[in-house]
Amino acid sequence: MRTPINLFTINGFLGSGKTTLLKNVLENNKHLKIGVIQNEFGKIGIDGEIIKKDGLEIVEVNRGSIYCSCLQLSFISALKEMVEREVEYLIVEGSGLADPSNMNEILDALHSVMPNAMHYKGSICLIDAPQFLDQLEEIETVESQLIHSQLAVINKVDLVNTNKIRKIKSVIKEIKPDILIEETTFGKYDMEFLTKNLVEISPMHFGETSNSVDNKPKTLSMTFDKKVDRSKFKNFIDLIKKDCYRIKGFISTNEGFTKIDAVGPQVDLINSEKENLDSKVVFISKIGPQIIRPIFAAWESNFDFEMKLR
Ligand SMILES: Nc1nc2c(ncn2[C@@H]2O[C@H](COP(=O)(O)OP(=O)(O)OP(=O)(O)O)[C@@H](O)[C@H]2O)c(=O)[nH]1
Repeated sequence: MRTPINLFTINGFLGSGKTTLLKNVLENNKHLKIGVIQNEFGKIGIDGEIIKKDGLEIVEVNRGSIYCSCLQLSFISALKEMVEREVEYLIVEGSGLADPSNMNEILDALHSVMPNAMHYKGSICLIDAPQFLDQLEEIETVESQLIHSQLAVINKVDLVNTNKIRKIKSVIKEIKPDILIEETTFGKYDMEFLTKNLVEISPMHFGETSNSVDNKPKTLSMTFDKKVDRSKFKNFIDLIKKDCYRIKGFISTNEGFTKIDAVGPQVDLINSEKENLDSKVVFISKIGPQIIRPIFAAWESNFDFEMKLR
């Protein structure tokens, strides 16, 4: 009989640093056969491009949350596919808006089609140190992600002071007293967690997911085929970032191929290791479809050529 695959999930709100941590896990464990399932709300996947490397076993499940009934079958198929690819470890990166409360239901469904194929070891929840306390007030999913995790990794500690970290830790402990807590910057985290059975330390909770077709946030994808001026693109993002939970993508600019990442007020435009991809940017709207008008207005005030938004 085949040894069960060690299954971990990574959760955490949009932009908290899930892909950054995952990239480190893959780079520091090249000797292990690790498979990845990546889940994004947009039609176009961006995170897959960031971690893709020759030989990496990766399946992307996009256009919604893997915990929503609308994508559960695709999620189970992706899990089955990883069993067929014979990976030793499987890491599932949930979308930043994913509510993993029903993970037990998914494991039961998998177990009924492939008994003992996977051993669920637990969920790691990335905490965005500068944004977490506000996010917790505004968005229910942030608390669900925490309750249904066994290890909380407070990320971006370079952007906050020690008082804030202390406060974050005490709020986390109030919500989930038995959770393990670690701190990090840029997802540089001790990879020892891969050897642990986290659900033994802090047991799983069961519940219903809030992810449904009806409350799916509006996601838009923008493409264009000309080089843009990088500072003008930054102006464009500054005009619309307040209406978006998250903006991310790759763009071709006068200063080279660039990765764009906006989370709350923070906007990062950095040279990309990846090159020659098409320019594509994903927006996750805070204001539903009404975001379309401000995006076009901000674009037209900075650029004199057309882009496509769908
Ligand atoms: N200053 C700072 N920035 C960070 C840190 N970790 C990640 N970032 C940046 O935060 C942005 C979001 O990081 P990601 O790893 O893409 O976050 P994510 O949770 O995968 O995002 P989604 O998949 O959109 O939910 C990127 O620009 C990262 O470079 C950190 O510790 N400090």
